[in-house]
Amino acid sequence: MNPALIVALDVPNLTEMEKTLDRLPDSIEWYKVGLEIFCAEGPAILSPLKQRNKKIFLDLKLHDIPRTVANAVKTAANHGVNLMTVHAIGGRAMLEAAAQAARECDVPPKLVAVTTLTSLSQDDFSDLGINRTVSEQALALGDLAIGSGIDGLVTSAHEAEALSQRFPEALLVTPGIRMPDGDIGDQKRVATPSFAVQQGATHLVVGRPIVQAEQPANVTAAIQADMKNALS
Ligand SMILES: O=c1ccn([C@@H]2O[C@H](COP(=O)(O)O)[C@@H](O)[C@H]2O)c(=O)[nH]1
Repeated sequence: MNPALIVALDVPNLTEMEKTLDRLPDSIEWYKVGLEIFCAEGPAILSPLKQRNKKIFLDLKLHDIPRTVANAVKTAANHGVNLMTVHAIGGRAMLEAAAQAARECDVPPKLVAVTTLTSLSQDDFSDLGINRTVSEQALALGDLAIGSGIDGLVTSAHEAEALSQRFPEALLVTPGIRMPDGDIGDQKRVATPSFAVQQGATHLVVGRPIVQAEQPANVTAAIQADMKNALS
């Protein structure tokens, strides 16, 4: 499977989302709906993407008691979501409930568990009381999530190689993607598209570098070319 580019639709409302979609090439198959636009527009925001035959990654990073998360997974699946996030730190019972709920759906969405947000670095771990390295944490939470029946992991590209070796069947979704000269903003663990592909990422998430670009189609083409380079 060739790795997929997912564009994160981090825009404030439906009008801005439609403008963004109109400026991007049809070759983009996947879009990510996150907290910003979902809180603004609710599940209705998914319809225009379905109408354009796009695959939907609903990134709400579910983290709650098992029953609440399981019911949210089922409700989202009814809206035609293809991929969703849960937080691995929700624990085994929550992850198992989410995986079971997905399996019970008529069209089961794939679930991916966030290991460590790409906006965190090793320096943040002491504040959180975590005594592992970022890589150790990714592997430990990977064991927990994949062992609980979750389909894949969200991680930075820097942990992807170790995770792809440990979980060769898992989806590996990597945000924090930047071209070499790109502004990293609030991200801390960033990598280029080609590096992410080389490390075994199956899905690369890109938001601001595309959505806020003056020429989003050109930036998309450059990112797609860099991904392809890594495969050749
Ligand atoms: O660890 C994570 C998990 C999710 N994200 C999401 O990905 C995009 C990245 O946006 P950029 O503008 O390319 O930085 C954003 O929607 C995050 O919510 C992440 O960055 N890191």
